[in-house]
Amino acid sequence: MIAVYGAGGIGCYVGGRLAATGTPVTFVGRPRTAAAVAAHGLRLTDYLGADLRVADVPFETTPDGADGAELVLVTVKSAATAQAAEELAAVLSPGAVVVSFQNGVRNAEVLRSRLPEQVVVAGMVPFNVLNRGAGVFHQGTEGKLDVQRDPALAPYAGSFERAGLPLTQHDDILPVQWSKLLLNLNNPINALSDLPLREELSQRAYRRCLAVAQAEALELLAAAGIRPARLLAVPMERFPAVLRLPDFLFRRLAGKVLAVDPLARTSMWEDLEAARPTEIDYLNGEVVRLAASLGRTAPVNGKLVDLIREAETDRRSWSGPELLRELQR
Ligand SMILES: NC(=O)C1=CN([C@@H]2O[C@H](COP(=O)(O)OP(=O)(O)OC[C@H]3O[C@@H](n4cnc5c(N)ncnc54)[C@H](OP(=O)(O)O)[C@@H]3O)[C@@H](O)[C@H]2O)C=CC1
Ligand SMILES: CC(C)(CO)C(=O)C(=O)O
Repeated sequence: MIAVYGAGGIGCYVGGRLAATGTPVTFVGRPRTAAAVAAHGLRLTDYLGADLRVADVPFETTPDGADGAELVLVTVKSAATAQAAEELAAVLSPGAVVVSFQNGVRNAEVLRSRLPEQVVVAGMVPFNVLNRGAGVFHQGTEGKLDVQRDPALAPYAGSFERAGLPLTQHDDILPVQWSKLLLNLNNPINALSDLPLREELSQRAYRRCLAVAQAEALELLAAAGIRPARLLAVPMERFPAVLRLPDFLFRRLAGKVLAVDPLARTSMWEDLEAARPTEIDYLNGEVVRLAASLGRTAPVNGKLVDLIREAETDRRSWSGPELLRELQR
Protein backbone atom coordinates (compact mmCIF):
# COMPACT_ATOMS: atom_id res chain seq x y z
CA MET A 1 0.00 0.00 0.00
CA ILE A 2 1.11 3.56 -0.73
CA ALA A 3 0.33 6.24 1.85
CA VAL A 4 0.23 9.96 1.14
CA TYR A 5 1.25 11.74 4.34
CA GLY A 6 -0.05 15.32 4.43
CA ALA A 7 -2.85 15.06 1.89
CA GLY A 8 -3.35 18.66 0.75
CA GLY A 9 -2.73 20.11 -2.72
CA ILE A 10 0.22 17.99 -3.89
CA GLY A 11 -0.69 14.89 -1.86
CA CYS A 12 -4.30 14.67 -3.04
CA TYR A 13 -3.27 15.34 -6.64
CA VAL A 14 -0.33 12.91 -6.90
CA GLY A 15 -2.02 10.28 -4.72
CA GLY A 16 -5.27 10.77 -6.62
CA ARG A 17 -3.55 10.22 -9.97
CA LEU A 18 -2.08 6.95 -8.63
CA ALA A 19 -5.43 5.82 -7.18
CA ALA A 20 -7.23 6.67 -10.43
CA THR A 21 -5.15 4.05 -12.25
CA GLY A 22 -5.79 1.30 -9.70
CA THR A 23 -2.85 1.67 -7.29
CA PRO A 24 -4.02 1.26 -3.67
CA VAL A 25 -3.44 4.59 -1.91
CA THR A 26 -4.39 5.70 1.60
CA PHE A 27 -4.49 9.43 2.23
CA VAL A 28 -3.52 10.80 5.65
CA GLY A 29 -4.46 14.40 6.28
CA ARG A 30 -6.62 16.84 8.15
CA PRO A 31 -10.32 16.46 8.99
CA ARG A 32 -11.22 19.47 6.79
CA THR A 33 -9.74 17.77 3.72
CA ALA A 34 -11.23 14.41 4.72
CA ALA A 35 -14.66 16.05 4.99
CA ALA A 36 -14.37 17.70 1.55
CA VAL A 37 -13.30 14.42 -0.06
CA ALA A 38 -16.03 12.45 1.78
CA ALA A 39 -18.68 14.93 0.66
CA HIS A 40 -17.59 15.42 -2.95
CA GLY A 41 -15.10 12.65 -3.80
CA LEU A 42 -11.73 13.52 -5.27
CA ARG A 43 -11.72 15.34 -8.60
CA LEU A 44 -8.49 16.04 -10.49
CA THR A 45 -8.39 18.53 -13.32
CA ASP A 46 -5.49 19.94 -15.30
CA TYR A 47 -4.39 22.73 -17.64
CA LEU A 48 -4.95 20.46 -20.66
CA GLY A 49 -8.62 19.91 -19.78
CA ALA A 50 -8.32 16.51 -18.06
CA ASP A 51 -11.10 15.83 -15.55
CA LEU A 52 -10.73 12.67 -13.44
CA ARG A 53 -12.98 11.52 -10.62
CA VAL A 54 -11.69 9.13 -7.97
CA ALA A 55 -14.32 7.30 -5.93
CA ASP A 56 -14.01 5.54 -2.54
CA VAL A 57 -10.89 7.32 -1.39
CA PRO A 58 -9.52 5.92 1.91
CA PHE A 59 -8.79 9.09 3.89
CA GLU A 60 -7.48 8.86 7.47
CA THR A 61 -6.89 11.68 9.91
CA THR A 62 -4.48 9.99 12.34
CA PRO A 63 -0.93 8.69 11.79
CA ASP A 64 -2.05 5.01 11.95
CA GLY A 65 -3.44 5.62 8.47
CA ALA A 66 0.16 5.04 7.28
CA ASP A 67 0.53 1.83 9.33
CA GLY A 68 1.84 -0.94 7.09
CA ALA A 69 2.59 1.34 4.13
CA GLU A 70 5.46 0.14 1.95
CA LEU A 71 5.84 3.53 0.26
CA VAL A 72 5.03 6.89 1.86
CA LEU A 73 4.84 10.13 -0.10
CA VAL A 74 5.46 12.99 2.32
CA THR A 75 3.64 16.11 1.16
CA VAL A 76 3.35 18.25 4.28
CA LYS A 77 4.72 21.80 4.20
CA SER A 78 8.37 22.05 5.29
CA ALA A 79 7.64 23.36 8.80
CA ALA A 80 5.55 20.24 9.47
CA THR A 81 8.20 17.73 8.31
CA ALA A 82 9.80 17.06 11.71
CA GLN A 83 6.42 16.34 13.31
CA ALA A 84 5.38 14.11 10.40
CA ALA A 85 8.68 12.21 10.72
CA GLU A 86 8.07 11.56 14.44
CA GLU A 87 4.59 10.26 13.66
CA LEU A 88 5.83 8.06 10.82
CA ALA A 89 8.63 6.63 12.99
CA ALA A 90 5.95 5.22 15.29
CA VAL A 91 3.99 3.41 12.55
CA LEU A 92 6.35 2.43 9.70
CA SER A 93 8.16 -0.90 9.44
CA PRO A 94 11.92 -0.97 8.90
CA GLY A 95 12.70 -0.87 5.19
CA ALA A 96 9.62 1.17 4.23
CA VAL A 97 10.41 3.72 1.52
CA VAL A 98 9.67 7.38 2.23
CA VAL A 99 9.79 9.97 -0.57
CA SER A 100 9.76 13.69 0.20
CA PHE A 101 7.77 15.47 -2.51
CA GLN A 102 8.34 18.88 -0.96
CA ASN A 103 10.00 22.14 -1.92
CA GLY A 104 13.23 23.26 -0.28
CA VAL A 105 16.52 21.39 0.01
CA ARG A 106 16.51 19.90 3.50
CA ASN A 107 13.26 18.00 4.07
CA ALA A 108 14.74 14.60 3.17
CA GLU A 109 17.53 15.25 5.68
CA VAL A 110 14.99 16.01 8.42
CA LEU A 111 13.05 12.83 7.59
CA ARG A 112 16.24 10.73 7.45
CA SER A 113 17.38 11.90 10.87
CA ARG A 114 14.17 10.59 12.45
CA LEU A 115 13.65 7.53 10.24
CA PRO A 116 17.03 5.74 10.35
CA GLU A 117 15.49 2.31 9.63
CA GLN A 118 13.56 3.44 6.55
CA VAL A 119 14.82 4.37 3.09
CA VAL A 120 14.32 8.12 2.64
CA VAL A 121 14.49 9.52 -0.89
CA ALA A 122 14.38 13.19 -1.91
CA GLY A 123 11.95 14.14 -4.67
CA MET A 124 10.75 17.25 -6.44
CA VAL A 125 7.39 18.28 -7.89
CA PRO A 126 7.88 20.77 -10.72
CA PHE A 127 4.22 21.56 -11.38
CA ASN A 128 1.63 23.71 -9.63
CA VAL A 129 -1.48 22.34 -7.93
CA LEU A 130 -4.30 24.53 -6.73
CA ASN A 131 -6.76 23.27 -4.12
CA ARG A 132 -10.01 24.64 -5.54
CA GLY A 133 -12.14 23.37 -2.64
CA ALA A 134 -14.93 20.77 -2.66
CA GLY A 135 -12.39 17.99 -3.34
CA VAL A 136 -11.14 19.56 -6.61
CA PHE A 137 -7.36 19.72 -7.19
CA HIS A 138 -6.10 21.41 -10.34
CA GLN A 139 -2.68 20.96 -11.99
CA GLY A 140 -1.96 24.37 -13.47
CA THR A 141 1.46 23.88 -15.10
CA GLU A 142 3.27 21.06 -16.90
CA GLY A 143 5.73 18.57 -15.47
CA LYS A 144 6.16 15.03 -14.12
CA LEU A 145 8.06 13.98 -10.98
CA ASP A 146 11.79 14.05 -10.14
CA VAL A 147 13.52 11.82 -7.58
CA GLN A 148 16.95 10.80 -6.37
CA ARG A 149 17.92 7.55 -8.14
CA ASP A 150 17.35 4.68 -5.71
CA PRO A 151 16.81 0.96 -6.32
CA ALA A 152 14.14 0.96 -3.59
CA LEU A 153 11.86 2.86 -6.01
CA ALA A 154 11.96 0.16 -8.70
CA PRO A 155 8.78 -1.69 -7.54
CA TYR A 156 6.76 1.54 -7.81
CA ALA A 157 8.05 3.02 -11.07
CA GLY A 158 5.33 1.28 -13.10
CA SER A 159 2.52 2.71 -10.95
CA PHE A 160 3.79 6.26 -11.45
CA GLU A 161 4.22 5.60 -15.16
CA ARG A 162 0.62 4.32 -15.48
CA ALA A 163 -0.63 7.36 -13.55
CA GLY A 164 0.95 9.62 -16.18
CA LEU A 165 3.45 10.95 -13.63
CA PRO A 166 6.64 8.99 -14.40
CA LEU A 167 9.59 9.35 -12.04
CA THR A 168 12.67 10.94 -13.59
CA GLN A 169 15.56 9.55 -11.53
CA HIS A 170 18.64 11.73 -10.98
CA ASP A 171 22.08 10.58 -9.80
CA ASP A 172 22.19 13.73 -7.68
CA ILE A 173 18.90 15.44 -6.90
CA LEU A 174 20.44 18.34 -4.95
CA PRO A 175 21.22 20.53 -8.01
CA VAL A 176 17.62 19.85 -9.17
CA GLN A 177 16.26 20.89 -5.78
CA TRP A 178 18.34 24.08 -5.83
CA SER A 179 17.02 24.94 -9.29
CA LYS A 180 13.47 24.44 -8.06
CA LEU A 181 14.34 26.65 -5.09
CA LEU A 182 15.56 29.35 -7.49
CA LEU A 183 12.12 29.22 -9.14
CA ASN A 184 10.43 29.21 -5.73
CA LEU A 185 12.16 32.52 -4.89
CA ASN A 186 9.17 33.85 -6.79
CA ASN A 187 6.75 32.42 -4.19
CA PRO A 188 6.93 35.45 -1.85
CA ILE A 189 6.80 37.87 -4.81
CA ASN A 190 3.70 36.13 -6.13
CA ALA A 191 2.13 36.01 -2.67
CA LEU A 192 2.84 39.72 -2.06
CA SER A 193 1.48 40.66 -5.51
CA ASP A 194 -1.81 38.89 -4.70
CA LEU A 195 -2.06 38.04 -8.43
CA PRO A 196 -2.26 34.78 -10.39
CA LEU A 197 1.20 33.68 -11.58
CA ARG A 198 0.49 34.53 -15.21
CA GLU A 199 -0.51 38.11 -14.43
CA GLU A 200 2.36 38.59 -12.01
CA LEU A 201 5.01 37.26 -14.42
CA SER A 202 3.57 39.33 -17.27
CA GLN A 203 4.71 42.47 -15.43
CA ARG A 204 8.36 43.41 -15.81
CA ALA A 205 8.61 45.06 -12.38
CA TYR A 206 7.68 41.78 -10.60
CA ARG A 207 10.04 39.86 -12.89
CA ARG A 208 12.82 42.29 -11.96
CA CYS A 209 12.12 41.54 -8.28
CA LEU A 210 12.60 37.84 -9.03
CA ALA A 211 15.70 38.60 -11.10
CA VAL A 212 17.44 40.37 -8.21
CA ALA A 213 16.52 37.58 -5.78
CA GLN A 214 17.77 34.90 -8.19
CA ALA A 215 20.95 36.80 -9.11
CA GLU A 216 21.80 37.07 -5.41
CA ALA A 217 21.18 33.34 -4.89
CA LEU A 218 23.10 32.32 -8.02
CA GLU A 219 26.18 34.22 -6.88
CA LEU A 220 26.07 32.47 -3.52
CA LEU A 221 25.55 29.05 -5.12
CA ALA A 222 28.57 29.65 -7.35
CA ALA A 223 30.62 30.64 -4.30
CA ALA A 224 29.48 27.45 -2.56
CA GLY A 225 30.40 25.32 -5.61
CA ILE A 226 26.77 24.27 -6.30
CA ARG A 227 25.81 24.23 -9.98
CA PRO A 228 22.00 24.33 -10.33
CA ALA A 229 20.57 21.77 -12.78
CA ARG A 230 18.96 22.87 -16.01
CA LEU A 231 15.18 22.47 -15.59
CA LEU A 232 13.88 24.53 -18.51
CA ALA A 233 15.12 25.60 -21.96
CA VAL A 234 17.37 28.31 -20.50
CA PRO A 235 20.16 27.47 -17.99
CA MET A 236 19.34 28.80 -14.51
CA GLU A 237 22.33 31.18 -14.66
CA ARG A 238 20.65 33.06 -17.54
CA PHE A 239 17.24 33.41 -15.88
CA PRO A 240 17.82 36.85 -14.32
CA ALA A 241 18.76 38.35 -17.71
CA VAL A 242 15.67 36.85 -19.37
CA LEU A 243 13.40 38.03 -16.53
CA ARG A 244 14.69 41.60 -16.90
CA LEU A 245 13.67 41.81 -20.58
CA PRO A 246 10.97 44.33 -21.53
CA ASP A 247 7.48 42.77 -21.66
CA PHE A 248 7.28 42.47 -25.46
CA LEU A 249 10.67 40.70 -25.71
CA PHE A 250 9.94 38.49 -22.69
CA ARG A 251 6.66 37.43 -24.32
CA ARG A 252 8.48 36.63 -27.55
CA LEU A 253 11.43 34.75 -26.01
CA ALA A 254 9.88 33.18 -22.91
CA GLY A 255 6.22 33.02 -23.90
CA LYS A 256 6.09 29.44 -22.54
CA VAL A 257 6.55 30.76 -19.00
CA LEU A 258 3.36 32.78 -19.45
CA ALA A 259 1.49 29.79 -20.87
CA VAL A 260 0.58 28.83 -17.29
CA ASP A 261 -3.02 28.26 -16.37
CA PRO A 262 -4.76 31.56 -15.52
CA LEU A 263 -5.79 30.01 -12.16
CA ALA A 264 -2.28 29.03 -11.06
CA ARG A 265 -0.86 30.72 -7.96
CA THR A 266 2.01 29.71 -5.69
CA SER A 267 1.64 27.55 -2.60
CA MET A 268 2.83 30.56 -0.55
CA TRP A 269 -0.10 32.63 -1.81
CA GLU A 270 -2.39 29.78 -0.71
CA ASP A 271 -0.77 29.80 2.75
CA LEU A 272 -1.26 33.56 3.20
CA GLU A 273 -4.81 33.26 1.94
CA ALA A 274 -5.55 30.53 4.50
CA ALA A 275 -3.67 32.45 7.26
CA ARG A 276 -1.22 29.54 7.64
CA PRO A 277 2.52 29.92 8.33
CA THR A 278 4.44 29.97 5.05
CA GLU A 279 7.56 28.10 3.86
CA ILE A 280 9.55 31.33 3.55
CA ASP A 281 12.28 30.10 5.95
CA TYR A 282 12.89 27.07 3.72
CA LEU A 283 12.97 28.98 0.42
CA ASN A 284 14.36 32.54 0.52
CA GLY A 285 15.45 31.81 4.11
CA GLU A 286 17.63 29.00 2.75
CA VAL A 287 19.49 31.57 0.62
CA VAL A 288 20.02 33.73 3.71
CA ARG A 289 21.41 30.65 5.52
CA LEU A 290 23.69 29.80 2.59
CA ALA A 291 25.02 33.38 2.64
CA ALA A 292 25.69 33.17 6.39
CA SER A 293 27.55 29.87 5.93
CA LEU A 294 29.86 31.70 3.48
CA GLY A 295 30.32 34.69 5.79
CA ARG A 296 28.19 36.82 3.43
CA THR A 297 24.72 38.36 3.43
CA ALA A 298 21.67 38.05 1.17
CA PRO A 299 19.85 41.37 1.62
CA VAL A 300 17.25 40.89 -1.14
CA ASN A 301 16.14 37.44 -0.02
CA GLY A 302 16.38 38.60 3.59
CA LYS A 303 14.00 41.46 2.80
CA LEU A 304 11.56 39.04 1.14
CA VAL A 305 11.67 36.89 4.30
CA ASP A 306 10.85 39.99 6.39
CA LEU A 307 8.00 41.10 4.11
CA ILE A 308 6.38 37.65 4.24
CA ARG A 309 6.79 37.55 8.03
CA GLU A 310 4.90 40.86 8.14
CA ALA A 311 2.28 39.59 5.69
CA GLU A 312 1.69 36.49 7.85
CA THR A 313 0.15 38.78 10.46
CA ASP A 314 -0.73 41.93 8.51
CA ARG A 315 -1.43 41.29 4.85
CA ARG A 316 -1.38 43.84 2.04
CA SER A 317 -0.73 43.64 -1.69
CA TRP A 318 2.34 45.20 -3.35
CA SER A 319 2.54 46.63 -6.85
CA GLY A 320 5.61 45.59 -8.86
CA PRO A 321 7.37 49.00 -8.82
CA GLU A 322 6.70 49.40 -5.10
CA LEU A 323 8.13 45.96 -4.27
CA LEU A 324 11.16 46.50 -6.52
CA ARG A 325 11.94 49.81 -4.76
CA GLU A 326 11.69 48.07 -1.40
CA LEU A 327 14.06 45.27 -2.50
CA GLN A 328 16.60 47.72 -3.94
CA ARG A 329 16.72 49.99 -0.90
N1 LIG B 1 0.96 23.53 -4.18
C1 LIG B 1 1.85 23.54 -5.16
O1 LIG B 1 1.56 23.98 -6.28
C2 LIG B 1 3.21 22.99 -4.97
C3 LIG B 1 3.69 22.65 -3.71
N2 LIG B 1 4.93 22.09 -3.60
C4 LIG B 1 5.46 21.72 -2.29
O2 LIG B 1 4.79 20.53 -1.85
C5 LIG B 1 4.69 20.51 -0.43
C6 LIG B 1 3.21 20.39 -0.07
O3 LIG B 1 2.54 21.56 -0.51
P1 LIG B 1 0.96 21.65 -0.63
O4 LIG B 1 0.42 20.36 -1.05
O5 LIG B 1 0.67 22.87 -1.41
O6 LIG B 1 0.60 21.87 0.92
P2 LIG B 1 -0.85 21.80 1.61
O7 LIG B 1 -0.79 22.71 2.78
O8 LIG B 1 -1.91 22.00 0.59
O9 LIG B 1 -0.94 20.30 2.08
C7 LIG B 1 -0.30 19.76 3.21
C8 LIG B 1 -1.37 19.16 4.09
O10 LIG B 1 -0.74 18.35 5.09
C9 LIG B 1 -1.41 18.58 6.33
N3 LIG B 1 -0.53 18.15 7.42
C10 LIG B 1 0.48 18.83 8.02
N4 LIG B 1 1.05 18.06 8.97
C11 LIG B 1 0.38 16.90 8.97
C12 LIG B 1 0.49 15.72 9.75
N5 LIG B 1 1.42 15.59 10.70
N6 LIG B 1 -0.38 14.71 9.51
C13 LIG B 1 -1.34 14.82 8.56
N7 LIG B 1 -1.50 15.92 7.79
C14 LIG B 1 -0.63 16.95 8.00
C15 LIG B 1 -1.67 20.06 6.27
O11 LIG B 1 -2.60 20.46 7.26
P3 LIG B 1 -2.38 21.87 8.06
O12 LIG B 1 -2.44 22.94 7.04
O13 LIG B 1 -3.50 21.85 9.04
O14 LIG B 1 -1.03 21.77 8.71
C16 LIG B 1 -2.19 20.21 4.84
O15 LIG B 1 -3.54 19.88 4.77
C17 LIG B 1 5.32 21.83 0.05
O16 LIG B 1 6.67 21.64 0.38
C18 LIG B 1 5.21 22.74 -1.19
O17 LIG B 1 6.16 23.75 -1.23
C19 LIG B 1 5.69 21.76 -4.68
C20 LIG B 1 5.25 22.06 -5.94
C21 LIG B 1 4.03 22.78 -6.18
C1 LIG C 1 5.15 25.09 -8.95
C2 LIG C 1 5.51 26.31 -8.12
C3 LIG C 1 6.84 26.86 -8.60
C4 LIG C 1 4.56 27.39 -8.41
O1 LIG C 1 3.29 27.01 -8.14
C5 LIG C 1 5.62 25.88 -6.69
O2 LIG C 1 6.49 25.09 -6.41
C6 LIG C 1 4.83 26.41 -5.55
O3 LIG C 1 3.77 27.00 -5.75
O4 LIG C 1 5.28 26.21 -4.41
